[in-house]
Amino acid sequence: MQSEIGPIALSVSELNFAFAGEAQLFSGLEFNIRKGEFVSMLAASGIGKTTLFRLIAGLLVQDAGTIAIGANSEPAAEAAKRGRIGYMPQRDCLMPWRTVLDNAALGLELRGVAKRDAKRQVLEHLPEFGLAGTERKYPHELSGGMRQRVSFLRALLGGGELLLLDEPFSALDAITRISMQEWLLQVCERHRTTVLFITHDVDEALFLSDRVLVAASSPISALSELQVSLPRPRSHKLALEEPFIRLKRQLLAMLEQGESGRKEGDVQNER
Ligand SMILES: Nc1ncnc2c1ncn2[C@@H]1O[C@H](COP(=O)(O)OP(=O)(O)OP(=O)(O)O)[C@@H](O)[C@H]1O
Repeated sequence: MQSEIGPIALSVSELNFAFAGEAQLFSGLEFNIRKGEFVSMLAASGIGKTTLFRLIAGLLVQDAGTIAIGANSEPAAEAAKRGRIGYMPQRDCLMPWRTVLDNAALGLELRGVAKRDAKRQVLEHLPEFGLAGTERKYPHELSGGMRQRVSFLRALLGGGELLLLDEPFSALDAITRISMQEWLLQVCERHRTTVLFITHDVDEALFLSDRVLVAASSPISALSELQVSLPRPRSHKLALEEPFIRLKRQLLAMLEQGESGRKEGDVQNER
């Protein structure tokens, strides 16, 4: 995927945000993602990762700063309305009363695609997503991995330029998770998707990403960054090899630094 890296897909600049009456979550945050990149974000729980996604997806409004999409720097809230951003929240959020077909078509319908065309597009994609023959099933009839794939298909079809994936595999068992990670990489490479991915799992971040961003302090004002220059296509055997292990050591050191920085910040805040 790194060979596909091109112009800016997402640009966050001078971002400030706090929920009303709560502590600041972002203070002057800056970062960019380039077209075709797979970027993961690792940080402690509760630091504001999901909030950042909700800001990018236009579901919350920042107090200051800009969030812009694509080379034309369209404000993210506008870009989201026009279907340029696909957002897959932590829980799959499938509608229990809608079939697989109707759930997956929703993203396209919200973009104004006629129902019939939306369903045709979904049907074309089902085999690639390991969902052939499930179009008439309801979410409660699917496994956890299948539900995540329907949710991912909805996000992929619903938002062409930037996909925001919030811990999509956290609820899955280890074996399903590994096969979903390999599958996700294949789909993203085929569709040349730009992805911003939240995870708590260091191996997952390294296995999937071109770059890993680490939030080192709260409020988040800067992200430290690790380039993951491992060859593609990748298989899980990579995790046993020296270059992967070296990167893992680096990443763990970055996380530890962030953790001690945060603890110092907490002590200062308490004084
Ligand atoms: N609607 C809200 N109103 C007030 N505070 C909120 C709201 N949503 C989230 N928060 C708070 O904002 C902080 C950041 O939450 P957020 O969900 O973005 O963290 P996170 O880094 O994604 O956590 P996790 O990794 O556990 O999912 C938390 O302290 C949370 O309690």
